[in-house]
Amino acid sequence: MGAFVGEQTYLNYINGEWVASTSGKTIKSINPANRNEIVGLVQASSADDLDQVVAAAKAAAKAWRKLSGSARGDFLFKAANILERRLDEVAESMTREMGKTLPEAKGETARGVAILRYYAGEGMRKVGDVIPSTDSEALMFTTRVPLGVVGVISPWNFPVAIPIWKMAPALIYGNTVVLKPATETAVTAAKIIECFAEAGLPAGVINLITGSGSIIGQGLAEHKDINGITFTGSNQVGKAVGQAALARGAKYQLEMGGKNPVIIADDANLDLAVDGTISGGLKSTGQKCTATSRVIVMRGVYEAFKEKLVAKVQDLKVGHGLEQGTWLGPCANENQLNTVVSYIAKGIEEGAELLVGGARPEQADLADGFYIQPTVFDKVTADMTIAREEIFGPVLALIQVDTIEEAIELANDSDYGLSASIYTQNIGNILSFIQDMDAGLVRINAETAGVELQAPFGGMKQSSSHSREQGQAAIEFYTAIKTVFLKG
Ligand SMILES: NC(=O)C1=CN([C@@H]2O[C@H](COP(=O)(O)OP(=O)(O)OC[C@H]3O[C@@H](n4cnc5c(N)ncnc54)[C@H](O)[C@@H]3O)[C@@H](O)[C@H]2O)C=CC1
Ligand SMILES: O=C(O)CCC(=O)C(=O)O
Repeated sequence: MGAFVGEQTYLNYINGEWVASTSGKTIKSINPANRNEIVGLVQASSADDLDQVVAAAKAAAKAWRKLSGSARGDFLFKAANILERRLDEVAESMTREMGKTLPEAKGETARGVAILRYYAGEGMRKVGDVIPSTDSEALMFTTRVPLGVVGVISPWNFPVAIPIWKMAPALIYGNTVVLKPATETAVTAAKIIECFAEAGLPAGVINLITGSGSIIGQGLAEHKDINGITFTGSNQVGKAVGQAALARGAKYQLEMGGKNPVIIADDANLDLAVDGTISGGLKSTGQKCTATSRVIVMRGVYEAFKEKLVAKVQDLKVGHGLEQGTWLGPCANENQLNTVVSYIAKGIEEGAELLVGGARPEQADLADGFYIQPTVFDKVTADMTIAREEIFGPVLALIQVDTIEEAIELANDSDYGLSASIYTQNIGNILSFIQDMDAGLVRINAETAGVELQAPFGGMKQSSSHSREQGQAAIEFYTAIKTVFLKG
């Protein structure tokens, strides 16, 4: 049996079987481009289901960790090939569930395939160091061991890439996994898990449980048999997850918000800067933790930059993500739309000047979707709510400054520190930015969004739990170091 039964109903995957929740209840995953279209019904799982899924993952942990890294890698290579074969179908499911355009969804699914292959290869790489002992007859070295069972709580904005960049390293380093995806994208998550199931991973090594954040998400964070928990999502929930894990001594990793700045210097290539600001701020309808939100522009180029930016934003086509030519899909859910609308209202109320957008599109064929026009505000000041809080929508706030020093100071005036970029040709500006910008990802003459799977990713300040995901950095979370002292 596959993940899908009867009328669009998707099941949990527990101990190698697709099963319904003991609650007998399901939750709708709807299309944000048309609220009347149900993409699938997913299980509204209960605390009993959670106990079962964690028990299955725990029972499978010992045999899985005993396999060689290369044997575990073979399973990931197989899952990558299957996902690649199903790329179009998975991408379409993503677009229908959360609205991002089909080309973006395809790109993300291809990224999922690449992440799986990258971590499959990690199974053959070194996991420790030899360290000289003070005893000349001893051998001292480090090795690494898996944590045990890892709980993965994932959001809806990257329905393929985020679960995979958490599950693939967890698995390759010898952990078993329980995935709890966001309900908005739980159908896409079921399709990913089908790829692992088809790849033949032993029963219990990878598991899927869907349901509410407060029952299943929080339940995972609090479960005594979950040894590590990795989360991406909102700041508020992330902190609660971290606190629950800390309270029982489990390891945790949190990736949360951003309020990412781009600085446009006087000597910037303005066309490049405009394109990078639009792509970084508005792609995926602004729903990336790395999205550009604050646009800090030096006085000398302010008017010219603004004019070019507004001209291009006005022409962006809002529409259904599956339709060719659409540049910007809907917000992923109604709450998200309401949040964006309320931030736009707040911006106006606090005195920012609306340059473009700011309203829901008027076309009749978009009336049933969670659409909002791409929006640009002028005359934003650092104390305004739209310059301080994460909006997670297609809203850009323009702020004028006189010097690079002022720009970097303003860029750092935030509770967050995930990503930041600067457009400039001046090496002095670039060096100051690299040194002084408090962000986990700093990009020069490139947009704030778009992380590379082989490089560490994570934020400073309140953007993350100060850990890093992806690339070889992932080993730090998914394993514990053991120092071995050996003497004959
Ligand atoms: N950093 C990022 O990539 C993301 C940031 N966000 C931010 O969060 C805001 C709200 O979006 P939401 O979807 O409501 O995010 P959220 O933080 O509520 O959801 C993320 C994940 O956490 C789960 N969850 C919810 N409540 C939980 C709880 N009490 N304990 C454990 N897990 C729980 C959800 O089911 C989902 O799987 C957005 O407007 C945006 O600002 C949202 C998604 C991704
Ligand atoms: O910019 C990217 O590619 C990744 C963004 C991300 O990790 C997120 O929005 O959660």
